[in-house]
Amino acid sequence: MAAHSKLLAAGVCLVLLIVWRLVYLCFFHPLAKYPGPFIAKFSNLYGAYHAWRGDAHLDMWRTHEKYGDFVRHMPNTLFIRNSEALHAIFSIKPSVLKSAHYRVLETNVASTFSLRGGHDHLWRRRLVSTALSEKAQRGMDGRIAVHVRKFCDMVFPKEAKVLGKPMDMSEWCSYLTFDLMADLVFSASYNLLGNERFRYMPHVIDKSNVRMSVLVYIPFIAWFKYIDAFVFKEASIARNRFMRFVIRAVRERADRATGKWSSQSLDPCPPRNDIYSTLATAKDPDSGKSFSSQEMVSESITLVVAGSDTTSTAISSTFFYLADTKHAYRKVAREIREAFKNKPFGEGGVAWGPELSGCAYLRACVDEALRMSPPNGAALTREVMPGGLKIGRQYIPAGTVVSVPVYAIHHDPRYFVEPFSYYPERWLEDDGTGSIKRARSVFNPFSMGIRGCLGRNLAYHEILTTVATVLYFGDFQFAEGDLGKVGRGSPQAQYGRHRENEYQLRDHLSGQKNGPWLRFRRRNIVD
Ligand code: HEM
Repeated sequence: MAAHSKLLAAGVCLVLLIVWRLVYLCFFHPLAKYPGPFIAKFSNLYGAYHAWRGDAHLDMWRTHEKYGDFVRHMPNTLFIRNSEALHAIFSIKPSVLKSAHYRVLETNVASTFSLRGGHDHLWRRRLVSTALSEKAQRGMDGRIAVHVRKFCDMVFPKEAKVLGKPMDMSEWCSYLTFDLMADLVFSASYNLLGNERFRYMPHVIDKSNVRMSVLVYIPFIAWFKYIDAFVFKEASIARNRFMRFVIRAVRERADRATGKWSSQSLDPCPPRNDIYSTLATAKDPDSGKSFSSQEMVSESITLVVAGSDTTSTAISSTFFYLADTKHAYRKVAREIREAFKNKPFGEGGVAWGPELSGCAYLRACVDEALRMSPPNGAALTREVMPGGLKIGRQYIPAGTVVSVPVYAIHHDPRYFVEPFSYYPERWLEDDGTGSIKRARSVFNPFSMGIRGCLGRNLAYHEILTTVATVLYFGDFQFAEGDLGKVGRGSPQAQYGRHRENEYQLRDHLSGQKNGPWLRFRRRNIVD
């Protein structure tokens, strides 16, 4: 056979193979019977495109609105929007593992967050949960209060009753939570609130996450270094910058523990009791395992990233919704000021205690913000293990990737009346039909089960302390004009971003944000 005939034959074979693959995916694949966007039957590029645009959470909501509870969202991925699926997939004894997508999130060594499951994950999770337990939390509350007071000093004008200049909460809340996590994890004081030197850190995390969120769908881009560097130039630079910073921070923390000092340190302050010290000395009682120095790096990175970004989004969004919802603002401010009447607020540095944890309306305001604009609003994907998974009458075969998109289920009218209205009362006043129970059954901003968030308590302490401290010391309102609209939806924006009362996030692994721009006014406190 002549060379060109061989080439032609090879070409025909290739075309036939591709056609067969497309026919298989469309008609014979186990997920072929489920509806979904046409292009998503054939390629992960559909998901990658929305990850890159930062609207994956909205796209998932839109597709569930269009196709119903079961949506094929990628060739081998099924998203399901109901309570039964949520509890079947995200349970304590799951029939699933984290999907292979999570491998992309590994640095050199796996962490509690990135491991797919099994014993390796369990012993790590036990160690990390000791460092973040209620008991450990008590040692952190005073430190949280100190950072929050500093945040207040930055956003409030010095004199009472003077309206301050507009402040971008997406920036200031990120400085606050980064300072907090650096202190709680490494005892480090990078002082983003106080000076500009390290203020690039939240931005490099955001930029790097744009790339990672796309790689989760099409990991092979990372194999082609030149394409990766070309497509994600800024994100790759940001990631390298972030990695250099954190690796150096962890190394310096380890040095400081052994008494080594350097005037060139990122932060030359002495180590205290911190999450690092608990993790470095912890040993799993069952397996006898402890973290190696490499693992300490990857766990520390996870904690700083998982803990700062998400919490700052939750605080910014609570500020947004309160500034936007007058009745909720008045009610929560009254509750906090009453609770701390005659009790000098935060005297001795600690705001946390029975007064604050008793502020039920404040908690409802925070939960409602977490429902409306969940910091992780897209899909936390899981792979079904051998044996399959039963959801209702549907049998999902092993190997299928499944999830329940968080934003989509948080806006499902079967569980939340008027799901696009910010209404904190829904968490406190049952409408006589079991509405609170229904809402609780699908509320999952921290996910749930064996892979649920380990920093949930810490996050609530940070958010509640911040909002309460701010409202105790003064008031806030949106900036005037266009600045006051930053972060809002707009009727001209794409469908899903058209609601003006909704705080808009760009979902790149976790939610990225702009605004709200707020002006603060210190009040005259007469207890
Ligand atoms: C509002 C703030 C927070 C939100 C909304 C949040 C949300 C989540 C979610 C949804 C997951 C599951 C991720 C997945 O399955 O892919 C998760 C896991 C995790 N979170 Fe958080 N998180 C927050 C704050 C924190 C904080 C403050 C820390 C620690 C300091 C933390 C540490 C972790 C860790 C270690 C995991 C992995 C658990 C495991 O896989 O076993 N998070 N978080």
